[in-house]
Formats: sequence, structure tokens, C-alpha cells
Amino acid sequence: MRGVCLLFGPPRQVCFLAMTEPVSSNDISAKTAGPRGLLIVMTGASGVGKGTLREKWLAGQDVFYSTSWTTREAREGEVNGREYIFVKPAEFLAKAEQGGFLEHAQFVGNHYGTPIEPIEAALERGQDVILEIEVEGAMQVKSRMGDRAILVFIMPPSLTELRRRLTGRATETPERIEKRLTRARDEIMEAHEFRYVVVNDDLERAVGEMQAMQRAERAAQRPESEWTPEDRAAIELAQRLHSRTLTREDLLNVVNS
Ligand SMILES: Nc1ncnc2c1ncn2[C@@H]1O[C@H](COP(=O)(O)OP(=O)(O)OP(=O)(O)O)[C@@H](O)[C@H]1O
Ligand SMILES: Nc1nc2c(ncn2[C@@H]2O[C@H](COP(=O)(O)O)[C@@H](O)[C@H]2O)c(=O)[nH]1
Repeated sequence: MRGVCLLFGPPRQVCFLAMTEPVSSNDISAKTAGPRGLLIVMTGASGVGKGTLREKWLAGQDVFYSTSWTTREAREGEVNGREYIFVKPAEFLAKAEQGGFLEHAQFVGNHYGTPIEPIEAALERGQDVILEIEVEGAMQVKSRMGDRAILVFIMPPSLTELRRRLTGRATETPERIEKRLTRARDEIMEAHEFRYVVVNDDLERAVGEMQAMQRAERAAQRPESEWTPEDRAAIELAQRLHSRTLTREDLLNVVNS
């Protein structure tokens, strides 16, 4: 059912489906009243350009970007509370134990997690909430939130280009780059699990696609009679980004190139 209403049916149906899903007592969207923001999750391999794309896409927008917790060491230039909240493993695990994360996962030897509380508050304010996380965590958001989370997989043009970007960023040792690339192969093969797939080859085009996807999702919350020509154009573009157009062969082509 995921994404079907946006693409084929009346927009109200999206809300109806969302409300008829079982809602657990700690489901963050269950507490949201009135108009609320979109929960948009960017996922994809390390080094594909999620952060670069996100900064350009969100420039000038009043959205809430979720600052993750991590147990990894801060890189040179990273500031606690800006790139991440850097914590020791014991503190991270205690928060996880208390149910303080919307999702959390281990990635190449470190823990990463999305603190749940600020997200709930932002959605209640009606702000769009943006997560930028790896694939295992994105799958957790998908199973917890269902259609209420808009999941976007950012695809590299090839594994060779992904290696070039990770190497060029110069934040990892060669050994850690190899570990990230090994994980990337598995992550790319999961791309069909997410609603949209945006290929980050040309950055400007990819930014335009993120904008169109966001506009289409906002339009889908309103009656069709209120859609502008720009909304309709965005919806048409968003349809082309839908992951149902992906084949296993497409994914293998990226992983093997
Ligand atoms: N479209 C693009 N074309 C060429 N280089 C790009 C493109 N997008 C991003 N890059 C470069 O790729 C490198 C990795 O980008 P970035 O740090 O944004 O990736 P990321 O997916 O956020 O990584 P991580 O998941 O590890 O945080 C950077 O050096 C960035 O400048
Ligand atoms: N599951 C989660 N993954 C996260 C979170 N915050 C960041 N990430 C992802 O981890 C990898 C590695 O990040 P790096 O900063 O060490 O390069 C990358 O894919 C991030 O997107 C999170 O809260 N949860």
C-alpha cells in the first residue's frame, strides 16, 4: 500500500490509511494533533552524498533536522551538538534501554541513534522533520511508522564513484573505507524497500528531485482540487522516483560497477 495513494488515489486516502493502521502507545505520530510536518528519512550508503544533498535541499527551509547520538569519535572540525551528540557507549546504551531512540543501529563498530523526543515536538509544531541515517535504522523507522514516514534512498551512480567520494572526503582510514564499502553493497540491494530512490550523480538534479518529492508529499495531504500546476508537476516527477520502477538488475549494476 506504501505510496499508492499519493500516486493513484485521492489524497485524503493517505490520511485514512495512516489512521487505520494499528497505533502503539509510544507511537510518536499518534500524539500529533492538527496539521503536522512530514517525517522524511534520507538513507543510503556512507559517502553517497546524503549530507551534501541535504544541506543544499534544505537551505532556507524552516525544517527540523534531527541531530543523532553517536559513540564514534568526533572528526576534526565536528562540534558536539551540531554534527552529532557524541556520547560514550554506556550513555548510549542506557538511552536505548529507556526507549529514548526512534531507531538506533550499529554501523562499522559504533552506535548511532535518533533521539525520539525532539522529533515528536517538531511534528507537533507542524515542522517537517528530516533524518539522515543508515539503512538498518531506516528500516526500523519504516516498520515503526509505516506510511507515515517518507523514506528516500540516495543511490550512488556506481560503487567506483562511491569509493572515490569516500576516499576524497579523507575522513576514514583505508581499512574503514573498505568496511563502509562492504556494508554499502548490502545497503544498495535494499533500495527497493524505500518509497523513493534519488540517484546522486548530478547534485543539482538530485536537489531538484528532493524538492519535488517534498512538494508532492505535501500536496498529497490536501484535496486534489487545491493542487497548483507546480504541485502536479512535482507529483509527476515524484512518480518517476518511486522505487517500484527499480529492478534487481538495476541494483546489481550499481553494486558491480
Ligand atoms: N553529486 C556529487 N558529485 C560528486 N561528489 C559528491 C556529490 N555529492 C557529494 N559528493 C562528495 O562526496 C563526499 C561524501 O559526501 P557526504 O559527506 O555528503 O556523504 P554522506 O552520505 O553524508 O556520508 P556519511 O553517510 O558517511 O555521513 C563529499 O566529499 C562530497 O563533497
Ligand atoms: N541508524 C542511524 N544511522 C545514522 C544516524 N546518524 C547518522 N547515521 C549514519 O551512520 C553512517 C555513518 O556516519 P558517519 O558520520 O560516521 O560517516 C552514515 O550512513 C550516517 O548517515 C542515526 O541516528 N541512526
